[in-house]
Formats: sequence, C-alpha cells, structure tokens
Amino acid sequence: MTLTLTNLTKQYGSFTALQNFNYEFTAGVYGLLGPNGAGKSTLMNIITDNLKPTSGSVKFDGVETSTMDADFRKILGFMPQQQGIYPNFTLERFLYYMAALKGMKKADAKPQIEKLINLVNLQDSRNKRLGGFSGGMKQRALIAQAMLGEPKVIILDEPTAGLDPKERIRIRNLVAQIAFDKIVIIATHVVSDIEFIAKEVLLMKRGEIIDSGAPHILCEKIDGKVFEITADESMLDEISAKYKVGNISKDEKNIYVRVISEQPPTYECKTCKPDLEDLYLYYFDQGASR
Ligand SMILES: Nc1ncnc2c1ncn2[C@@H]1O[C@H](COP(=O)(O)OP(=O)(O)OP(=O)(O)O)[C@@H](O)[C@H]1O
Repeated sequence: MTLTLTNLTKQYGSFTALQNFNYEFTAGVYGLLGPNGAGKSTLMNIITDNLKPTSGSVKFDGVETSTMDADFRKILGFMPQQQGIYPNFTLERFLYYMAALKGMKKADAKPQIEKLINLVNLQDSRNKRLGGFSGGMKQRALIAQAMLGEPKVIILDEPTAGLDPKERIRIRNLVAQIAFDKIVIIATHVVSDIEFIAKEVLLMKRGEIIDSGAPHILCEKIDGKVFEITADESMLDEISAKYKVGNISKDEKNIYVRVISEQPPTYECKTCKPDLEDLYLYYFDQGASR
C-alpha cells in the first residue's frame, strides 16, 4: 500500500504555500511537523482532495486519487482542523450521519459504530448531544468518524488542538492503536503528539520538506549540539541571547537551561541526548509545544 505525492505545488495567487512536495507513504504513522503557516493544512487538504494542487499528483497504489472519486473517499478517513461538529446531534446520530455521507449502508455501519464508540471510550455518552462534550470527547468523536468504513488512509490535522496533557496522551494512544496496516498522517506542531508513535517525521517549513526520517535518525543529526547549562537567574538573559533555548528547569540550588549550540557553550554544562523537541528548535528556532 502506497500513497505517493509527486511534485505537489500549491499557489494562492502569487503566494506559494506548497513547493514541489515529494513523498511516498506506506503503512504506519507519519508526523508532519512544522510551525504555523508551514503548509501542513494545505497538504492535508490536497491529499484528501478537498483542495486542488496547482500542479503535481497524489496517487494511491499508483492510481491518481482525483480520478477515483467515491472509491478514494471510501478508503479515506479525515479529521480536519476546523470541525463543524453538530451540537444538537447525539454521538450515535452523528456517527450514523457521517457513515451515510460515506455511502455506508445502515446495516454495515451499525457494528462498526458499536466498535468505534467502545474504541474511543464514549460508551456512556452515546446518547448525549455533542454540544455538551468536552474538547477531548469531541476530538475522540471526530477520530471515530474518521475511522468509519475502515479506511486505509487516515489524515488527522492537529488532533490534540486545545486539549490538556491527559487528553493528549489519550488521543496519542488511540492513534497508535488504530494505526496497524494503515497509513496515518498527523499534522501537528505539538512534538509529543508524534514523538513516540511516528515511524517517520517530515519537518516542514514554508511549503517544503526540510528533513525527514525516523525520529531517532533525525535526532542523531544534532548529536553533540544539545547541552544543559547550569546557571543562575542573572545569566538567563545572556544565555537566551546567545543560544536557542529549550526547557528550563530549577532545583533549590540552580537553574538548568537546555540549549542548542554548534559549539559547547562557554558556561558550566553537560552534553544531552537530543530529542525531537531539540530538533524542532534547531530547525525552527522557536519553542515547540509539548
Ligand atoms: N486560501 C488561502 N489564500 C491565501 N493564502 C492561504 C490560503 N490558505 C492558506 N494560505 C497561506 O498558506 C500558508 C500555509 O498555510 P497552511 O494553513 O497550509 O499552514 P499550516 O502549516 O497548516 O499552519 P497552521 O498550523 O497555522 O494551520 C500560510 O502562509 C497561509 O497564510
């Protein structure tokens, strides 16, 4: 199973939001990581055929998806960023409605809806209106609708937006659970959404891939460039001016400042093993959300 993007370009007037994007996805979880405006939503919307590229193609197992019409919709599950959630629908009605939009027969939808409500752990809320759901419950309901019809390709655009850390973990575990034998692409600027579950990460900036690969391989590239400086409060401004600063922690004696630097800092420090958040900082020069 392959989803192949070839030379995808998208222009909005004279502005290029996506530039010559090439990638081949196979079964597994992919993280599309980049700051606001990198072009993630544009790419997701093109893959899902909600937006036409200016040039280039999207192929599933060698067939152009734009020519597959309803057949592609059947193998696709999409959770867009801005969701129109129907506040007056109960969860069950919402899922039957979304199943009907996907062209599923009620009899086929029924067992799947039962399974999905259990999977997203909303059994007790099946007859409650979506308008009364918490943010995390809504996101889980939306993941359930994306899973209807057992799609082969699942696209999740910012699935943890606005959620607290506990709900984020829940969503992440859910994604890891559903990913078997599917292509799952998650667009996010929250590193922890994908850090431990992504087979590959694509780092995007201004419409282009600036690096991609397995998280641990990507992190190896900045081996020897991540340090923890032992500091006190009076040094913080100076350190921030000199280096890209990540986490800052504190104990009763000192402040510990994680920095990215090509050369060892001229302060008391130790070398750290790089993680994906360091990589994000290295490439994007701004703190990522955990
Ligand atoms: N319809 C549009 N017309 C003009 N410019 C657009 C349009 N949609 C997006 N853009 C621009 O294209 C760029 C990429 O936007 P996109 O929404 O794809 O980025 P993103 O990585 O998803 O960012 P975010 O995380 O903020 O959603 C941005 O600079 C945005 O302003």
